[in-house]
Amino acid sequence: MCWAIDVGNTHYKVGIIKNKTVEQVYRFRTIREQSIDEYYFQLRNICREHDLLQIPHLWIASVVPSVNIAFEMLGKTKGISMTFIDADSPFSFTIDERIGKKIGADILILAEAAMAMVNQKDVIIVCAGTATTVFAVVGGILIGGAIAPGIKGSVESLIDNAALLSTTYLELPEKAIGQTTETAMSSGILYGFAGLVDGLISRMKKEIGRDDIPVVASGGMISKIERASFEIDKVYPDLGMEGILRLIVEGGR
Ligand SMILES: Nc1ncnc2c1ncn2[C@@H]1O[C@H](COP(=O)(O)OP(=O)(O)O)[C@@H](O)[C@H]1O
Ligand SMILES: CC(C)(COP(=O)(O)O)[C@@H](O)C(=O)NCCC(=O)O
Repeated sequence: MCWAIDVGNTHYKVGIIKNKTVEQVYRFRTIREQSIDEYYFQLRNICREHDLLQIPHLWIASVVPSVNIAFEMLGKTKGISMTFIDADSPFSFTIDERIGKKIGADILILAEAAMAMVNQKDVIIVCAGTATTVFAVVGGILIGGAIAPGIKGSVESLIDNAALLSTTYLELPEKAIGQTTETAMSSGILYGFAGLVDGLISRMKKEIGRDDIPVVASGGMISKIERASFEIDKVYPDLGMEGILRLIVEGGR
């Protein structure tokens, strides 16, 4: 037994890995100033749920350096063993040397899972989380991608800057032409982000020279734009977790 921890900028997810599958995923807010004790008690609560006496080995893919520091301290003070996933981990793809090692661990684990899901060496991966990312693996090489603002952050910024707009429940309207402020906002944001993602994908397909490259997607906000996208082939809600699992089980290349 071990746990997979996917630390994003909004949430960190703890996946319980048992019998080579992700049995359950818990979501916690990523709070940069959260104390080591708070992390400890969150993890201890999961232990209690699963009748475990101690926190098992942790596999951590994080894009939040302050969380890494907290986990490292946790390891030292509480004797918890852990492995941090980074560009040197044994993935089943290689990373284009021009990218170097400065690439988010979240992108790496998504790429690992995405290649396995499509069973191909070519795949485009979309993630709608704090940021909206679109990355490409071609011939088993992670060649790069695009980082755009996230859906939630964009909505918050719009509301903060437009005096008459307020928080709206975002639901995909039937038509792009909204006739109330709420449906117009939902349209602009959801069809707008779907268009952003589709536009990036079609440009990437042209650059790669392969129109039928499979496109998989994930991220906490993906369910909001999935139906509005013409380019996304399949959504896997826990793709990041699957990527960590593959790394643990297969040990990569
Ligand atoms: N089960 C859930 N509980 C709370 N928020 C969720 C859940 N599923 C999706 N979300 C949404 O997902 C967003 C975070 O997406 P996520 O992919 O986890 O981002 P990140 O990896 O950048 O932390 C949140 O803004 C939240 O609105
Ligand atoms: C693009 C991201 C912000 C996406 O983060 P997320 O939406 O998953 O929280 C993250 O992958 C990142 O911080 N990348 C940059 C990595 C670096 O320059 O080291």
